[in-house]
Amino acid sequence: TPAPTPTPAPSAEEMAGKQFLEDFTRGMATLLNRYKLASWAYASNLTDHNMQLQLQAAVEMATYQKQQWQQLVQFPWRSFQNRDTRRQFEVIADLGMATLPPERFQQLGRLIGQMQGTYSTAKVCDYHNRTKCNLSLEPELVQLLAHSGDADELRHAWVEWRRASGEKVRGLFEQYVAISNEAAALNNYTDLSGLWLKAYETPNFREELQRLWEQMQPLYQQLHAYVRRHLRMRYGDAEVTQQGPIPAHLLGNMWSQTWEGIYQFSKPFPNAQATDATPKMQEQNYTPLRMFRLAEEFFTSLNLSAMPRVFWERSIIEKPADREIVCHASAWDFGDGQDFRIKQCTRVDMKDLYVVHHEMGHVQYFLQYKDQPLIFRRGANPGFHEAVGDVMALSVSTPKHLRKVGLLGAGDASQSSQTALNHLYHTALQKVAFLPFGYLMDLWRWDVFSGRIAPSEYNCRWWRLREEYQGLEPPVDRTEEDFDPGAKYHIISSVPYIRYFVSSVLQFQIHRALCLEAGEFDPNDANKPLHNCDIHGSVAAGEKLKAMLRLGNSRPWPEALEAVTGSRHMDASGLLDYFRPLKQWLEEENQRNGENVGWVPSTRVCVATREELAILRSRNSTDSAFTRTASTEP
Ligand SMILES: C[C@H](N[C@H](C(=O)O)[C@@H]1CCCN1C(=O)[C@@H](N)CC(=O)O)C(=O)N1CCC[C@H]1C(=O)O
Ligand SMILES: [Zn+2]
Repeated sequence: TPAPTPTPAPSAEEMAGKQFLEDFTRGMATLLNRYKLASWAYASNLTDHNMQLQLQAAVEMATYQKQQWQQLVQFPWRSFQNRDTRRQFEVIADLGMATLPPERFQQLGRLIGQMQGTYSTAKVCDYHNRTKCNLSLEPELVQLLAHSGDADELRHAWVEWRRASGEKVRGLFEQYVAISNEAAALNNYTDLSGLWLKAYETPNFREELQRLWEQMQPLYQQLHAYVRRHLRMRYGDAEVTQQGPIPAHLLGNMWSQTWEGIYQFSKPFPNAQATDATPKMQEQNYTPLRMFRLAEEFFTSLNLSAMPRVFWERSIIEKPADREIVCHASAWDFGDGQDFRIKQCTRVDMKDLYVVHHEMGHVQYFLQYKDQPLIFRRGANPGFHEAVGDVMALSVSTPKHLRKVGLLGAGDASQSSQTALNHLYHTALQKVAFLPFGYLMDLWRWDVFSGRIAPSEYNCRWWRLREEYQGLEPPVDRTEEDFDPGAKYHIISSVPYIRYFVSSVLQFQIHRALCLEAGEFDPNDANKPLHNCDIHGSVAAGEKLKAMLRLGNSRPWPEALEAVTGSRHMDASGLLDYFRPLKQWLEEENQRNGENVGWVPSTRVCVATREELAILRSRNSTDSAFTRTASTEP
């Protein structure tokens, strides 16, 4: 047999390139750790002083990256033999915001810091007691949206939150877009959307996403029709029309992005068991710490890593009483391979038990790839990072598992099929309701970055997308003096969002593969449906997942997906298989009730100014023909 052709010895340039990567990584590790610590200090104590220190650390790191970049571009890295060396160069080739001149970079950092500060400290007055004006988003407004049940109070909270957050940052956001696009151009992208999509390394990625959405849209529309009927029954025809979009303030969530808040009064079988762990959690005096320990135990039962001691010492898992912090939950990797934390203003309910698993999924990924070169310590693509915790939560949320951990009663075996449908519906309110929101967030932003959506139409184009994809309408008319996208954390923090849509698809593919591995799901055994699968304790499933997590983004994501599922493609079949029994039930139920699936155009209007709106309303209030039929065109 012929001797294997030896790979040619790496050239002197490639050796120098490898050395450059080691030097760059060593320098970055120190500056990254310092930047993360300063960012944590600001996010966990929102003072101008701390924002200044964070900015300083960010500029130091960016200056170093920019200076190293001059050397980087000298290397002919595309022709290097070693695949890891070549890929590391490829990953850092576009430096992102660090290519900006330092003062522009600093300006960008300050804009984002200010928008985060406004968002995180915004306060709203109580609907019933207008002198009480200290309601924060978390926990007050989040709890109100989920539990109020009073349409007027909900409308008040919805409108006032947007006045106190989004409206205040419209100008800052416009400046943020301009500077971010400058940075994209310095990386040879036409606008920021190109830089953001590079992380997916997928040609025609946007077409792929549209195809996935179209596969899942029928399921969403069935859920939408069913929910609209139950909201109409609860709030009346004046609030919820028969065939129109659903008013956004009634869905139990400030952004209408997940609808688990309306589960109790809309579940398919009211007399069967509700699959909500909240009552038992509160009955048993659960604490945030116990929620975190419960999540950690799920990971260790799969032979994945426990949280390190420093995690328990330095995480913030309850809202402090003595200072303003960024309450929006987040997971942190401090870049030194040892320091990992979560910051979460945890509430004791099932919704936050899901968030605990979501955040701990990020930390598990950090732990599994911590021995990769620094440049590879990322998700296979950002969607993978968002999927890890959610895959665990799919098992935790099953009635079977909740009973196992004492968070659900035994239930009546004769009602098991109704309970199963109640559980499927509960999961759909979180996972299916989310799909159009997870998709449209960056549909709007990509068009803003490209200029297809001009600042003068930011808000009315947002509401066109909200109507087209989610079948929602605002509870009151809107104008371009409002800036509703700015009322959502990721928009003002410059965090891309399509990762959550990608995760919604991937997590069901991964869940299905792990359930097969754990012997918890068998497509040919009606007694082992996918929605009843709980992989808890399956070391075999854990090993499969670990093999993927340890890769970080050292290999193209189709290879990471293949390691777990055997497939190299994202596809909606995992999600559609999971919800098949529910879709069938919803179709029959909507048919039985004569519900129209889909929606007619909204009668809410979106115009340029509040003055124009007042004129429109006054003119039309005399013209009785004007019910709510004005077009939504600006
Ligand atoms: C509650 C959750 N917070 C994010 C997350 O955990 O993704 C935070 C804020 C933005 C990024 N982030 C991180 O923690 C990153 N450091 C993770 C990483 O390392 O990539 C969140 O925003 N979610 C959960 C589901 C939908 C979405 C929402 O609530 O709209
Ligand atoms: Zn996440």
